[in-house]
Amino acid sequence: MAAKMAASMVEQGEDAFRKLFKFYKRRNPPPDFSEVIDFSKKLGNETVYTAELNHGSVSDEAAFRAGLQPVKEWRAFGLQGYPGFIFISNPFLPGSQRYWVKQCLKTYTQKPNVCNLDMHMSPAETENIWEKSVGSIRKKGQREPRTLLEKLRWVTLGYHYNWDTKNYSPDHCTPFPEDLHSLSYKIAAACGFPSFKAEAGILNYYRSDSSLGIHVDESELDHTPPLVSFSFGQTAVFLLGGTKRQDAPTAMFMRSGDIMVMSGSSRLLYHAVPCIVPAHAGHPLPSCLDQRVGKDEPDADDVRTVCEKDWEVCSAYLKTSRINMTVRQVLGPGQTFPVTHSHAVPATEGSASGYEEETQTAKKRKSESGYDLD
Ligand SMILES: O=C(O)CCC(=O)C(=O)O
Ligand SMILES: [Fe+2]
Repeated sequence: MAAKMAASMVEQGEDAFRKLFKFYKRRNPPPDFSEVIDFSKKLGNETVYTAELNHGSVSDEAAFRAGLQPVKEWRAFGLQGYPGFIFISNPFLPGSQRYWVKQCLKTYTQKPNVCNLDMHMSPAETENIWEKSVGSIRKKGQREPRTLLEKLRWVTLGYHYNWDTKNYSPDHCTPFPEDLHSLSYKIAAACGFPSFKAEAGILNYYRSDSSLGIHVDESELDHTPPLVSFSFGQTAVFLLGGTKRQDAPTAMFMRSGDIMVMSGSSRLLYHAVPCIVPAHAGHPLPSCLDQRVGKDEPDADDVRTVCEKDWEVCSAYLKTSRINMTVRQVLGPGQTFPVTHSHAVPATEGSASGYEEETQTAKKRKSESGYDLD
């Protein structure tokens, strides 16, 4: 019944994206997820096809060092009607997602990276977010005040995205993490982009009631390189739309370990995350996160084990959260930022930015919470 409703809303055409976004965002009663593509299952769906990857571009050893299975083992898919869109269903080795989760919570939250808490707190207050939160997360009682980790909504890396002007600046750039560059580079190479350079990253931290508004990622100066997106923790519904904001989107689950590559004509498509899917009672964490790195792996150091003490905090956090990392190349080969004058009005002011019209207050809130990530 509800699935029929989803279909008929799309047929009406008029702002089909907004309607489906609301449909999946609804909580009571919960939406019918039966039309959502699930790449983790055997697919008999005519809109999904197997994507060919470049097996020779990443050696098995290089994949192993990033905590990935050999490329020939990856389950990668394309979607009919979305050329350049590639969905890789959890290619991580058992246990190795833990490393990336720990990086997002413990390492990438450190200075000089920037986070939403910096918008209204002093640098001293937002230093060591992990250390300031772990005690309370470990012994979480109902009435404890929310920790900084629980208030975290976004972190930016490399060229720091400016949520107000909606652009990047050469004046606000810090070193991009080497390990994440290496991981993203391998994914991009396997998808046919061997010269990908990770220059900017936006990490989004979702609580169980968070959503991410309809938008296009167009602030990067060159749109030829792909956008590489990684998900960890709770499952989300991801909506992939068209080149127009109203175009009806396709809904798919993004589960822990899944990777999405938006390239070619899919690079500039509208997309959104309307909801985090409630976890199954009794199984608060996806089973792939329960796995530890196999003891008989030849070189355990390289697959980056996370100590049990750290994992205890990460797993408590992830029981009600999802983390997404999107990695972007900002400049094309040899490209530089255009020269701007300090008195000039920012180029994006008043332009079609891909985001909804905002009031000043909403804008302020967005700079604190990301792309309408509430
Ligand atoms: O959380 C996601 O899956 C999407 C994130 C996203 O679209 C973005 O950061 O631009
Ligand atoms: Fe995006």
